[in-house]
Amino acid sequence: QKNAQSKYGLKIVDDFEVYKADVAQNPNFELVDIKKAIPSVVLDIRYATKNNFMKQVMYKQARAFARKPVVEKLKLIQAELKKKGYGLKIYDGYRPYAVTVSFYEKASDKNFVANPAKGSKHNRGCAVDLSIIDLKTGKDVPMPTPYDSFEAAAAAHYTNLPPQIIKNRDLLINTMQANGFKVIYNEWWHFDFIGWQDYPLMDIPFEKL
Ligand SMILES: C[C@@H](N)C(=O)N[C@H](C)C(=O)O
Ligand SMILES: [Zn+2]
Repeated sequence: QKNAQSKYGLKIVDDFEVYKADVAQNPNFELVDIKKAIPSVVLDIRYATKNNFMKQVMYKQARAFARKPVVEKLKLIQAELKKKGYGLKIYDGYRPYAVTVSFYEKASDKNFVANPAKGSKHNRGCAVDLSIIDLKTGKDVPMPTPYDSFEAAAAAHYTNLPPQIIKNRDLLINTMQANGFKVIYNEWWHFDFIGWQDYPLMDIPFEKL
């Protein structure tokens, strides 16, 4: 099989046929289009615009994908949030490995981007960057910082914040963590799917999926 090896020595699936064969063997490997599976989610794919920390377009398509079991969990989360008048806004899901390499090379603060020597859980289709909106107004629920802000206040358990902001952030974190995800230390918006180790790193662009 034609798997590439990154310059960091990692095994990366970058051949669409290899990916298809993996999915045929294990349907959980499928990278599912989140908006197609859960039409009520709102997408704000900043990496398909210049409105991101790289200040350049990183994705040719404004789409978000994740492995099948990840999307099944997101569906449950969306239903749970709906009962409280909220819905998910998704900034990013699966991220091709080459994008992680570019992030790492350009990022001013490497604490906010995955090291390509290990790869990102996004490259495995097992991480999501997201927030919540108020379903009545359609507006963002206020959070400690904007998405991808490299500030101390972006930390998942940062405390020097107004009580309502902490309540909003903790609603997101608690809902995600009760449904199979784990927030990362530096970023209130980034959640790793528990079980990510079972999924390979990938470098297939959205256009091929
Ligand atoms: C770049 C940011 N949105 C992000 O996803 N950071 C984590 C650490 C990652 O790159 O996996
Ligand atoms: Zn992330």
